[in-house]
Amino acid sequence: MKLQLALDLVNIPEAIELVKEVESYIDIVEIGTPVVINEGLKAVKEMKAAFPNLTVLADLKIMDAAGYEVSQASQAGADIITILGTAEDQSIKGAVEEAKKHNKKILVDMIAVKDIETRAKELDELGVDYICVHTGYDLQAVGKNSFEDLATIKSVVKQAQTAIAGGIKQETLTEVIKHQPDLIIVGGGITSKEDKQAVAREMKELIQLG
Ligand SMILES: O=C([C@H](O)CO)[C@H](O)[C@H](O)COP(=O)(O)O
Repeated sequence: MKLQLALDLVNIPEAIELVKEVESYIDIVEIGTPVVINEGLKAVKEMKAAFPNLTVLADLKIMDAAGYEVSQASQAGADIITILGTAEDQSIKGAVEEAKKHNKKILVDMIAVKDIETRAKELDELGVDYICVHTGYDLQAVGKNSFEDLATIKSVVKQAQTAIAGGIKQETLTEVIKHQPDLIIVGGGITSKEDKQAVAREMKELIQLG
């Protein structure tokens, strides 16, 4: 199980400072959608330049023009690029094909997918690298989480790695670990804390205990 730090509510210098604090405890750093909207793919480029050995995920949440957007993010230095599970199969195929050309990976975000089981099976067959269940900020605000959805995708996915995102905190990490996803994505659970390094370290230790 790997730990991904999601950076959503920061600018580029703040993102780089934050990663300096927790670099030893994370496997992947995510340039979150709000950061890409505010700063563009420059944020991915600068993060990769600052931490060449760290895997960088660009959370583009692609919906269309997938091949083109994956190619742009790849050229900016992203190692993993996200596309939405609700995108057309043609877009998913375009993303997978383009990512392969650049030796990059595709993570599918299942946010707002209604039939998680059926779509996860289809996406797995389309050859994506990760399938990620995700409770976005707007549903976190009304008390939802993705633990059941994680169990669902774990039961049907054969080839892709599984991931979970959305409101995961130290207090809920043990529940997440029980389901053994390949990737655990944490944003505010680390970034909103006073001592980010201590929280990241404790989360990493729990994950390693598995
Ligand atoms: O993808 C995300 C969200 O849609 C905003 O872009 C977050 O990165 C993801 O939810 C993880 O962040 P937390 O929910 O704060 O853990």
